Amino acid sequence: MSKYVGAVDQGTTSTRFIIFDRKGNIAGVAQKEHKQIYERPGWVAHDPMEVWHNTREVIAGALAGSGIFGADLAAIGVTNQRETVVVWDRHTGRPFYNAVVWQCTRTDAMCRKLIAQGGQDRFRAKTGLPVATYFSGPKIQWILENVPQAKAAALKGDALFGTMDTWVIWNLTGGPRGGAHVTDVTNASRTLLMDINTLAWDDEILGILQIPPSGLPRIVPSSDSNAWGHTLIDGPLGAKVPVCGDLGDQQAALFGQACFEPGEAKNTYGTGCFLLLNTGTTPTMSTHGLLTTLAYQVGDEKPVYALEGSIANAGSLVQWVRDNLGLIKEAGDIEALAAAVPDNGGVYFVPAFSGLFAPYWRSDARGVVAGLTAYANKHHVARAVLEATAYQTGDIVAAMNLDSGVALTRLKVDGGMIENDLLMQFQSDILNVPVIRPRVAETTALGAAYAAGLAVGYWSDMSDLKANWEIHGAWSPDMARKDRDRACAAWKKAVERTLNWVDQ
Ligand SMILES: Nc1ncnc2c1ncn2[C@@H]1O[C@H](COP(=O)(O)OP(=O)(O)O)[C@@H](O)[C@H]1O
Ligand SMILES: O=P(O)(O)OC[C@H](O)CO
Repeated sequence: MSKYVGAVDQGTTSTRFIIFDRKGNIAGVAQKEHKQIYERPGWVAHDPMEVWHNTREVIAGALAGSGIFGADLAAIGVTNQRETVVVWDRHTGRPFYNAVVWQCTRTDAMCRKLIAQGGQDRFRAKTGLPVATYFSGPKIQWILENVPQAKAAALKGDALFGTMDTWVIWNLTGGPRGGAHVTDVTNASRTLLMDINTLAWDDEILGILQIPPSGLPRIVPSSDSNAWGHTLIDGPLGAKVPVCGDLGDQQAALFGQACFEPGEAKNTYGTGCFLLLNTGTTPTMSTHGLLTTLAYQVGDEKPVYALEGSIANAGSLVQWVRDNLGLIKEAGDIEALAAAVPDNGGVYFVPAFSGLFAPYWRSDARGVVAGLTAYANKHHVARAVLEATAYQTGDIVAAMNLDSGVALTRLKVDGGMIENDLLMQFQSDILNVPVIRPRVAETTALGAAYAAGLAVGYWSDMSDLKANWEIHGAWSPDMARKDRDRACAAWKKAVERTLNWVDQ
């Protein structure tokens, strides 16, 4: 019986490979960052070959560092930054262009045209999503319209399209030598191309965006006992291991946090911030600016849906304070800077660097620091920076309550920013519910490992996974209602100041 399960976590800034045991403990890990390519303001790209080489390296590194052999792994799962797309040559495996990243706004004009023709919610009933630069479909369309070789290959059926899960799985399972061309339902639900009711690509939308279906991957369950392919003996694992788990990273975190019951939610605090609420086996449509998305599908069971609130800038604002203002040396230093004052001194920071995501979806918004007086200092600004993440999360929770009727009783949290006690306490104060941190905080990779391990019987069912989830820390609300109401009202005024900034 194999002793471990492995997961590739292909994120926005880095790629990790983590090896888990049956309890969900980490037995081996390696991580490598890749370049962020900024060709123009608002554009973000990655080099897909660099990402694939890093994937190979971290797999080999985690195995070597832990003394575990590829043959000791029962299965491999993949999780990934969602919406980011690659278009490549099925014969050579060479990408025709850089990966266009989820944060990239290069499709702004295309999206505005789509909105002008049919409204921002023209595809919402089918896809659960508004038209926005965030999603994959227009990014594929952009590559096909702007890279002549990609277009020519697509017309001949020689081009393959995919999100990062698809790119990694195809390469892991052989690439041009018969690699599996698949994506799971959660990743497909972020493309603006899949009908979330039928779980099939939608011909009408493909026609409007002029995307040839021949290049699209097969849509599969997130955990699939029919493995899509195997790693190669001459690959980084040095063994034939089934690849049978695939989830977008935010859905993987929901799975890794064992949010299997309707009404359970998690928030992941990383570069951005993503709050997902399990809403059960029928999609809940949002009328308050949230996304309806696939949460997961296990084998041939009914798919489970989620409502999602996506925040574009959370930890990235802390990085900005570090890199662009030079107020801190490391992200973690922000806590001491902020803790030097008892409150924000009336300062509010809305990081609408490339517009606002949920629940506003305003590409014309830009960042503001509001409420400045001569009294304010760098400590108040640092506090406002941390509070921005908590307030944005508060906006999402309020929208979720209106859309689903669910009043959260607690929030499970994960991601890099949860190291910050001041932020987590403030989050609990603003939401007025306990905020809970699990024992294994690497929930994203864990979720993908769970999906793969379930598929091969390494874990027998979801109750095994639930049993692994344990509380490691908690923050309880400690703010008077009138203070919370006053603070949230000031935040709302600051958000209004960001709107209508860019002339469109
Ligand atoms: N102690 C901290 N306080 C505030 N922000 C932090 C802290 N530690 C890390 N961060 C922020 O968290 C982010 C990294 O978290 P991570 O979950 O690794 O993100 P991602 O998976 O999106 O790359 C960075 O943007 C960083 O600025
Ligand atoms: O790679 P992360 O953790 O920044 O996550 C990115 C999200 O999946 C974007 O939707």
